[in-house]
Amino acid sequence: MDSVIEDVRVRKILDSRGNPTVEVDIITWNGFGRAAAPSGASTGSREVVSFPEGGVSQVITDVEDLISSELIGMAAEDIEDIDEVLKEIDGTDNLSAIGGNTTVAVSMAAAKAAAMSYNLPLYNFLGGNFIKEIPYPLGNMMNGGAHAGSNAPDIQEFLVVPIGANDMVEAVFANVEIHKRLKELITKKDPNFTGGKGDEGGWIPNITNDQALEIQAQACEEVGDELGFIIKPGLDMASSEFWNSEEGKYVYGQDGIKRDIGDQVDYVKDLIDTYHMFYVEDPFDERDFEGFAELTAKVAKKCHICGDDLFVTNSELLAYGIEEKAANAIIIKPNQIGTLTDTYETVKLAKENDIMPIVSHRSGETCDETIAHLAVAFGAPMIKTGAIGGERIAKLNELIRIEEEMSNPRMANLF
Ligand SMILES: O=C(O)[C@@H](CO)OP(=O)(O)O
Ligand SMILES: [Mg+2]
Repeated sequence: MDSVIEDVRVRKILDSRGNPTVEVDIITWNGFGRAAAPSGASTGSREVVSFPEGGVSQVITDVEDLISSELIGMAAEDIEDIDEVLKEIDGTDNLSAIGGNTTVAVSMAAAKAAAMSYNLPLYNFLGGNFIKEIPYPLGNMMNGGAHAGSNAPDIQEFLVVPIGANDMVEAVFANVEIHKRLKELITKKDPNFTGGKGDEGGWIPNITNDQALEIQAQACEEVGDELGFIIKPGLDMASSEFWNSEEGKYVYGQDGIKRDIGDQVDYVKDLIDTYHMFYVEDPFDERDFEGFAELTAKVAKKCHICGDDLFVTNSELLAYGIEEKAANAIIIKPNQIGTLTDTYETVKLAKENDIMPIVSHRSGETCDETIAHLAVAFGAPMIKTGAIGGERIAKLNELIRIEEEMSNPRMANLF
């Protein structure tokens, strides 16, 4: 066993919103792994708890020693055993004692240390040698909702995916071309636009949802024509954020419109038809499996209906969603469930049931590049990780390097 753990170090670092998060180093006798945990703003209510009550500081004062005393001497490659030990140390169902962000950073750092101990890149160590597919980048172009200020659209994320790109370099540069084009198109609608950006680097326009949808589609067409391949629009509606359970309505504050569940089904279906949406995430509240199922039945052939807050990377919720035929795609965020083992469990279940797994960043990120490797190792056809900004390009540029390193890489199959 080359990967025996000799030391575990936990430190407090900054995330992209300026909030504290944890970074973990795991040292083996001939390897080293470092990973940091991200944080969400529009979190699902059934995610594991990010940090114990005392926050990151408590992790440093109380938890670091507990973890290192258990992990030192274990093999970093025994990821399942490490994850089990972390859950035992925590002892709760939702990781609230030591925090899911703590466990996920340890879990990912251990996997990276194991990979280095065997002199392999992480994607190869976890995924094996037959892994050849590069995920398409689902890039964030404009921000609203919880990732922006007031006056922005209610829809949280206006996304694009360059489904016709031939390689990763072509794909990421197509996305930034759209990002640039959108700045021009926003300025035409709002001459006072200052170029402000949201948490994930998308523009924050002071325009209505409909206006944003229009220019998103226009930018995809124009840039797609110029580059000579198809770029499709997508959305993360993050609908739980504007669902009013007392009224039983989705409240679109920017447009001054309220929609009940039936109206919401019709509205989203209409958006998919009108704008040829390739992807719609969380079109309903996180508890509304029925609304999801109704929409999925209507549009699954042409659009990926994806559950993020709905499933929170939890295999039990996904199993229920499969029974209910709620969605045909799932967002995979390791810190929603707290360990790599549980993340993989959910990915496996998704793939066995033809549900597309999409590995994703959080709105609060660090320059950690681990999810780029996870997306490749898990065979995820898409990765959602922004388009610009240091903490976003850390993942995209890593995918460019991975593609260069592979012997016969090919873009993933999206259909
Ligand atoms: O809703 C989402 O999908 C994410 C990332 O884009 O946001 P957050 O990390 O705030 O949950
Ligand atoms: Mg989401």
